[in-house]
Amino acid sequence: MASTSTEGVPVPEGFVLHTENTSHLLLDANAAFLNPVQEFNRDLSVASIRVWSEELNRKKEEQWRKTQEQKLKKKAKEHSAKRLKEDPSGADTTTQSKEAETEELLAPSNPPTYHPYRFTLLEALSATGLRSIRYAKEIPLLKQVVANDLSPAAVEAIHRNVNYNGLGDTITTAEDGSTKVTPGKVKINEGDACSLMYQHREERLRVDAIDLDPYGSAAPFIDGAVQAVKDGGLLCVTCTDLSVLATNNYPEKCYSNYGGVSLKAEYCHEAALRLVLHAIATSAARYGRYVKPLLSLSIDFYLRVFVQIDSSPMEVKRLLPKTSTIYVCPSCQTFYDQPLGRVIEKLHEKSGSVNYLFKTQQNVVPHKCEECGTGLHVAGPMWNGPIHDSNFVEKVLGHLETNFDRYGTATRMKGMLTVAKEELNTLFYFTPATISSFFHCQTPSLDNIASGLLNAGFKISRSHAAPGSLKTTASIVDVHDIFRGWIKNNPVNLDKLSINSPARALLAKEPRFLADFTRHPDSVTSSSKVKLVRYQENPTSHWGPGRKATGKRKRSDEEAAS
Ligand SMILES: C[S@@+](CC[C@H](N)C(=O)[O-])C[C@H]1O[C@@H](n2cnc3c(N)ncnc32)[C@H](O)[C@@H]1O
Ligand SMILES: [Zn+2]
Repeated sequence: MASTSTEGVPVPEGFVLHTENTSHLLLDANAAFLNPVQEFNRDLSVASIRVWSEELNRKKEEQWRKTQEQKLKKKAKEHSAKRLKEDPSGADTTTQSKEAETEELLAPSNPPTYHPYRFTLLEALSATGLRSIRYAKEIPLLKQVVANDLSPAAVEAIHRNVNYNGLGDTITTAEDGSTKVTPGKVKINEGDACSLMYQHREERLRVDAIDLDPYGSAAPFIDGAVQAVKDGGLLCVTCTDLSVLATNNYPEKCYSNYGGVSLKAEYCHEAALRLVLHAIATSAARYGRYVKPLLSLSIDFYLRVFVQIDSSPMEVKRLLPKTSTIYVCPSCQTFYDQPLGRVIEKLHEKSGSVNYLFKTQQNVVPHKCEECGTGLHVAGPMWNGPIHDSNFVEKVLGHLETNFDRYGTATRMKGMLTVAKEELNTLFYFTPATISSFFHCQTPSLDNIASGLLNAGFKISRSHAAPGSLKTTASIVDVHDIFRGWIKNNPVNLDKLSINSPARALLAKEPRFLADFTRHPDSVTSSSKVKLVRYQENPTSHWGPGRKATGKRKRSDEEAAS
């Protein structure tokens, strides 16, 4: 028997209703298409795209007002010139009426109105259509979203769900019997994501935003996506292949997918984000385009990045110094950052303009780890620039503050975004527990290490990518010196260390300064009070990356509904 949804719309026989936020899904045996744990990803995406679209509209409105002002000024100028030509002495009109005429031209009593910019979005891999449906319902400035999938079974599900949510095309019949189709907010397409995006390469056919949320790697879709987004547009990318991106088990695969080699260290999740940003930035650069990361998060079993894309030959050149190879010590995880190039700014005395020269970079990396003497492993190249835009993150947080009830995962969103907003723009993070394991010492508290770094004049922040982690402007050698200072008061029992242990080499070095662990007032920031939830709580049977849909009905309808 058909049951009834919360809104009174009957649920057809053989389906179960799944509700996420504003949107309802009719699930059948293809429930594998839906990963409820990705609600956080979808919530975050709704909020980020909404804020980005409002910002885009604000910029468009600002530009529109400027253009209007210029147009009015031009009109008033032309009007005065015409009058002067017709009546050079100005004898036949009073000064007052002349002024009123010009005033009316400059500030018309019936001024043109600005129509908010409504944007287009392409969801290249849509599965059930849930994401597109939520975007259509929850982002006011969205004009149209294209929900695309390769699988006929998925497209069937998208049709069902779009109609169930009242977002399909509406057909009206006129008195003369003719029919008119009004397109719904969600346009459905069955096809290959890349083919579809390549159809939008031409400048006039580009879309404002693209969402890539595949199973596994987004790498095959990046080239199409960076070309199909308008200037000032947004690209949202999920990658779930962390076994490739955040371990060094498959360096060859990481290199062929992302053009960089992954690394094995506790900061592997930030490196994974930087590898994905590298792949997007280098793909975009091929077409004279550059990326500005707005928000890049490592969450549960996946990564999600939001980048803005624009065209600029000069910014494309700047990608070289924003790219680094990283050398990692496999024993103590000390890393050395080797940028691929540098930029020299030269002021042209006469014109006052600045010339930029791009040069190769000298090798800054020693042959072996200077901390423990172990040979180094090569990782990257990867993006070394900022991974978030703190102004953007602040705006998303502001939106969340006033719309807290709209998001099922609002508390987690607030935590992640608060930490991301404050994150220092430095490479990588560490946790006191891991560094202590290399020194074989007692683990100091986060506050102790934070205070030690702050008292030595360095800045600190947390990293969203690991609970209990710190980022700092200090080098890893400075961090080690803080630990050496800690060990002076909390000695390590050397008897337990083998003669070849890298810990002996770490402990043998004298610190270059004596750490001061007096509690520093800034050791507790708003983000350090956040209890990061690295993994979403209450994992369900759908926990983890989804599996590929086969399009075949694997279970009976009764089983699916149970
Ligand atoms: C992880 S699911 C998408 C989940 C969805 N974005 C959401 O938030 O619920 C990935 C989808 O990509 C589709 N897919 C895989 N390869 C594709 C391709 N080359 N073109 C279009 N769709 C593809 C699969 O059929 C599957 O439905
Ligand atoms: Zn080392």
